[in-house]
Amino acid sequence: MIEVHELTKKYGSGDKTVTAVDHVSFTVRPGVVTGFLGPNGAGKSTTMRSILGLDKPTSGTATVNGHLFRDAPAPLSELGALLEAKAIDKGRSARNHLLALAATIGVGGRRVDEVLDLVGLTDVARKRAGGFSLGMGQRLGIAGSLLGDPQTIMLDEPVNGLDPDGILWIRNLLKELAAQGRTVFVSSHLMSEMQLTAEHLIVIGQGRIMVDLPMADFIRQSSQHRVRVVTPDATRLRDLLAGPEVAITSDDPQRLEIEGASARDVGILAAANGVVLYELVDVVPSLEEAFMELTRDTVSYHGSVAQPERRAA
Ligand SMILES: Nc1ncnc2c1ncn2[C@@H]1O[C@H](COP(=O)(O)OP(=O)(O)OP(=O)(O)O)[C@@H](O)[C@H]1O
Repeated sequence: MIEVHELTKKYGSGDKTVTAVDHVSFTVRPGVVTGFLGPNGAGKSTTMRSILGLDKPTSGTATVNGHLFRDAPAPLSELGALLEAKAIDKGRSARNHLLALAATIGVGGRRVDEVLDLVGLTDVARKRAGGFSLGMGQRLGIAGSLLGDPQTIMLDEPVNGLDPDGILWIRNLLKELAAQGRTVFVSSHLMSEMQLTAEHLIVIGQGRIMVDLPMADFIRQSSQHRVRVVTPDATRLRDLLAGPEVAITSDDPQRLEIEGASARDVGILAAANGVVLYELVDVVPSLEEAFMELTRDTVSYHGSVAQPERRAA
């Protein structure tokens, strides 16, 4: 479990002070993947670095299993982290790199082989890590974070630059680790990926927490939720649905997009009035749509989230 309480981190001093994280509080619980979402510069890395004790908070606390990470008796068994592509000795083989890391935490070669297998690097374990692709390097970094069999895993932008296979692999790995009852905390600015991976969502913007909700609840509460109907009786159905809570748009004589009524309501009303439906679809908004709605009024923030999503090639 990760607990962040009233965390504030300022860099610099005087006129040049930057408040990277501003009174941030949240809890990351075991058993689900928690996604940490925010645009570039929102404060994700600073928060994660503070959890690891790499940045000293200006005020507030960040604890892992109830204590500061640096006070943990066996830190790497408690929290495995991958913050950015780690500096590795490029001349070393993947296995030797992990063996060196393992030695620092009193873990043996058997565990090294286990994590190599877990991340799918067994076949290249004796190859020079310097020749690894970005995806293989990322797998090696994750192998390192799992060496101590940690209860909590924290990864900063792990899918950046990965190909679709690598992205799918990380998604499944994170879900599996969570299903084993571990605490999994993962940051990203790729919303479509986050929607597929995380069950819980924490959104940070300009150093402040904007959302801390189960993913499904956040998406459900968006007003972008609508019902699409295709019917030869569109005009009649439109009249039947009319009401102060209901907004209807149409870009085709037979199609209606309805906000303010559920698919169930529409289906029941249509059946009760003998309106034939060719199609009745609950249109669930994407995380991106829900997120854009949330940030619509935050002008300076809006500028940075309105960028098209960067997708891995
Ligand atoms: N060492 C530092 N010195 C000065 N300012 C910093 C430092 N580290 C981060 N910042 C600033 O703090 C803010 C938050 O940065 P942070 O790296 O935590 O954001 P982020 O959400 O991780 O963004 P990214 O996705 O770009 O990594 C930014 O304005 C950044 O420029």
